This record gives sequence, C-alpha cells and structure tokens, in this order.
Amino acid sequence: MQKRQIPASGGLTYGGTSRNEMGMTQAPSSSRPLRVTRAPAPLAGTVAVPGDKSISHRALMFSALAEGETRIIGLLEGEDVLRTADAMRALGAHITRDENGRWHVRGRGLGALTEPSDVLDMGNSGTAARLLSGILASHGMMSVMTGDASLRRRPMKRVTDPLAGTGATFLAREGGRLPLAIQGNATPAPLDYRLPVASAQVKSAVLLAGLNAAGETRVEEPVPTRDHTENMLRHFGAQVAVEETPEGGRIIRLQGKPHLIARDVTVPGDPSSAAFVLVAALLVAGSDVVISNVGLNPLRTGLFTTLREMGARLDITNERTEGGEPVGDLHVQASSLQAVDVPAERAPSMIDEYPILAVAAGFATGISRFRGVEELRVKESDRLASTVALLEKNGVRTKVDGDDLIIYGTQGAIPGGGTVETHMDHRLAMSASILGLVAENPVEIDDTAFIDTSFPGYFPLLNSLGAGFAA
Ligand SMILES: O=C(O)C1=C[C@@H](OP(=O)(O)O)[C@@H](O)[C@H](O)C1
Ligand SMILES: C=C(OP(=O)(O)O)C(=O)O
Repeated sequence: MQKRQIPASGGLTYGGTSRNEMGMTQAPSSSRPLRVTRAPAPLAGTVAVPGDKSISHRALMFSALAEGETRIIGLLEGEDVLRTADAMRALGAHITRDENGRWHVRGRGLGALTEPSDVLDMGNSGTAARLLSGILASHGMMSVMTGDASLRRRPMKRVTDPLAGTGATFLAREGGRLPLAIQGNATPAPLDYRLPVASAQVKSAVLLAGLNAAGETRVEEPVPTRDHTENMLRHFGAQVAVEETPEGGRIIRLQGKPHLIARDVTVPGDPSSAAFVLVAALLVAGSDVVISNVGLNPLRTGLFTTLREMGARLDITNERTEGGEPVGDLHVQASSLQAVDVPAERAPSMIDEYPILAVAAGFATGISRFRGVEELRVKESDRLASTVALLEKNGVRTKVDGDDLIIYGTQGAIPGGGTVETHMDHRLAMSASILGLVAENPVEIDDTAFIDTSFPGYFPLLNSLGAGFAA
C-alpha cells in the first residue's frame, strides 16, 4: 500500500487517485480491497479524529482571499482538502505546511486571484468544486474545473444557475456536469437567492460570489444548513447578518467588498468522521471509548441527537469554544439500540451520517425510518442506492418508500458475508468496515482507498482501539 505524502509547497501525490501531466485525475491507480472480520475484543481507549473537512476547505479558500498570512492549526490533510490547497495555489495564493503540521496561507486579497494556467482538478470533492465555483465566477478570469469519475457525475447546475446571475458564464457538459469552463466577471452583480434544496455548498457558493460584488448578497434557506461559511467570513472581517424566518428557515445577508484580513484558524475534529468511531463503539459489545476535541456546531450534530433517541450511552464532556466553534469530548459506551424515526428537517444536520446510521439501525431492534433523504442520491455515490445495497448484501432488509429509507433491524444479528461495492464513496467504505466488525460473517469491501479523501489514518486509529482491521 502506497502512502500519500503531505506536500511542503506543492506536488501532491494521492493514495487513491493519480494525475497525468495535464493535472487531470485518472481512474484510481490501485484499489484497496479489504476483508473485515468481527472485532476481536471490545474497543477501548481515547482517540482524536482528523480536522473538520468543511472548515478546512473554507479556511484555505477564505485565507487565500484575505490580506496577510493566516495560520491554520489542525487542518484536515485528506485528499479532498489537499485538492483545495492545490487549487488555491494555482490561483496565486502561497500555501505551505511547516514541520509542526501548521499550514500557512499568504492570501492575494479579494478580487486579486490570478488566472490558473491549467485545469483545476477537484478530485472527489463536491465541496471544493461548488464553493470554488462561487469564487471563480466573481473574478475576471477564465478557468476550467474537473474532477474524478464520481465528481463528474454530480450536479453542478445547482450552483451555476444562481451564479449566472453575477454575469459569469459557464460551459458544462449535459446536465451541467464537470468539466466546467467558467468565464468569471470582475464586477459581479450581487445575488438574491432562495435555495431550492437544503445545501450548505450552494449557499456558500452564492455568498462567496457576493464577496467581490458591490452591495448586499442575500440568501434564504428554507431549512438551516451548516453555517461555517457565515462564521468564518465574520472571523476574517466580513459583515454577515443572519435572521431566522417564521417558517424555521434563515436569511443571510452579506455586505460585499469587505476588507478580509488574515486570521488564525483552529480546526476542530470532524463530527462526521467521529461518527464512525462512535457507532463502532456503540455496536461492539463492551466498548468504552473517548473521542476528544470533536466539533459540536449544532447544525452538525443531528446524528448525536438521533443515536441518543435510539438509546445510545453518549456523554459530551469538556465542552468549550475553540476558534469560534463549540467543541467537546464524546464518551461512548456500547449500548443496546432501538429503532428510530428521523424527521426530514433533521437531514441537513446529519446529511453525511446516514450510511453509518443505517448500519446502527440494521443492528438495532425494530424498524427505523429515515425521512426525506433524497439529497443522498447526489453524493459521491447514489447513497440511497449504495446504502441499501450495503445492508441487503449483508442480510439486512430495507425498503425505499419515496424519499424515505426504511431499515428492518436485526436485533444485534447482522448476518454479513456480503461483498460491498463502494462506488468511489469514502463514507460507504467506512460504513461497510464498521458493519464488518459486528457482522456474523466476514464482509468484503471492493475498495477502501477513497477513505483518504476525508479520514486519513482511519484504520490505524480504529486499530489503536482494538478493532483488528487487517488494513
Ligand atoms: O458545505 C459543506 O462543507 C458540505 C455540505 C454538505 O453538502 P450539501 O451542501 O450538498 O448538502 C455535505 O454533504 C458535504 O460533505 C460538506
Ligand atoms: C458529501 C460529501 O462530501 P463532498 O460533497 O464535499 O464531496 C461527504 O464528505 O460525505
């Protein structure tokens, strides 16, 4: 198995993917299949998961738009985020990593990014592609963005439709998919947009385009989504006002042309990564685990609420605020879980956690229903279909009812024995690995390489708790 190196100032190598001399992503150079057998013993110990992916992307992008040098502590060094670092370098920011693992970004200042001389390759990352499109649309230059086979399948019209209102023009493939050519506008018009889907990526793309637009950019979201963009833009000096609507949504107003100034950013542990360790500890009998320094932004913690409703023994200790975000330590003990009915409004606060919640529901007692999970269809894989296949192949019955997913719990007796296809989806691979730890028969996973996009060091971390993965 080849290990990806962390670059000091460029020249990335990737574990799961490779690039040709044009900088374009090739099919995964080598897949990493894995056979997972039951955990040999209870999981025990204390671990810290890598930095938050959403916050890490934003820290690199916003610091590249600020004046001065930003220091980032705890940046996620996963492939998705390294793609963003690579892209911001290609746009003129100076980005390095020091020997203590801190990242330094010398920004260009708002409106001062330079035209990239080559295609920007966003790899597997929807967040990188969508947020960057807002920045590129509002700079007077021509750029082309692409990604790997998974990202090239994902919808981009959800961002290019609103961004066209700035005066930028886009040329994309059928259905608005990558590769995407963008002719940005140096004097973009500010947007006033109501999100048709609950998406923090679309909200952020519109807000980022608004940075370089004179006047006020307004975004209305029917259901609140993660607000890291709003929080971090304020941290860098922008004026962002947020108002709750009587219907439970939010209106965000950004004043254009702020003076963005470099500020240190401390990245908390990613709750979406902690989710896998948490569910493993809940399901492997006798486990007792602490996950320290996990981000607890209330727009990210829907899984914790849901697991508690299922009967999880989950305590949050040492709650504090770090770098403007709430953080704490999770203490989790193996628990006997009951089925749950997850309301649709909760989906944005746990959107990436459904595959691993599905494993917990498959192990639980009773019939669970996850309501309104249609957005799962447009992730790294069609996660509704791939989560169903993960469970069904391992002997757990499921049903898709419109946009709801129904899971028939096995009362702690998942048969296993299936071969799981992960479709270039890191969350599917991690969910399958946890299912394998508690299933009665070994589980085969076709490829675990994409785990490096969001959770480098995943298997060693779980093995330090006693999981016994052969990876
Ligand atoms: O803004 C972000 O950082 C993200 C938003 C979510 O996507 P959507 O905006 O498509 O829901 C999430 O699934 C993704 O992993 C990260
Ligand atoms: C959906 C995800 O990420 P992205 O949209 O950035 O590819 C994810 O990490 O689960």
